[in-house]
Amino acid sequence: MLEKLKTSLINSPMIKRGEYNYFIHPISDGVPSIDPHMVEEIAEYILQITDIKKVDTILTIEAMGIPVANALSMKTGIPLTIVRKRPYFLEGEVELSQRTGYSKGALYINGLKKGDRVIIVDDVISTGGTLMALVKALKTMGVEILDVISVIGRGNGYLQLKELGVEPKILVTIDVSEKGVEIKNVFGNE
Ligand SMILES: O=P(O)(O)OC[C@H]1O[C@H](OP(=O)(O)OP(=O)(O)O)[C@H](O)[C@@H]1O
Ligand code: HPA
Repeated sequence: MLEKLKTSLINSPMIKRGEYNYFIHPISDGVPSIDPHMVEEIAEYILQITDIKKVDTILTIEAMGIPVANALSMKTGIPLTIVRKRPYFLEGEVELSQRTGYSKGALYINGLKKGDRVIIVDDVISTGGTLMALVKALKTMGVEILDVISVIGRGNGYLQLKELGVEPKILVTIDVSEKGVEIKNVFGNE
């Protein structure tokens, strides 16, 4: 189960971004190259754990949510919507603030309306800052969130989402220390 993902995570290098232990992995960084078989493995797994039939659009966040979300879109024929890091000034554009463990900036939602049913797919959840801001904005817009799926999870940041009534599905939970990456859990194995 998710063997390619788990093996590659264990072998991920780690760098410091300030105080933050940042692991480098193809799915979260595009570095080194992304193995399409690993993306396929992840997309297949996600399709087993979410009710894709009800979904109007697969929602992801620039940049590194895109490879997996796009694979899901290609496999299902369901459109892909990307939350961008730059504005387009279109009518109805919604701006939100993103803060991670090592960066902050703005995100912009376009192309969604009240009543749309989405799943959110992202590569990593860490502090939870990005998904908290996105989920809050979508709720204000009246967008229905059917599932929140993160390929990789680290730390307790995901717990904050429960306060918003969202229980993210995290495929592989890891611990990142000075020594490197350790696998803590695989979704479905709890
Ligand atoms: O839970 P958090 O602490 O908010 O971290 C998770 C976010 O960090 C990464 O995005 P980043 O802004 O680094 O952009 P990238 O996808 O362009 O690398 C990742 O893709 C998530 O969106
Ligand atoms: O440690 C990390 N590595 C890659 N992407 C990330 N997004 C949040 N934390 C990380």
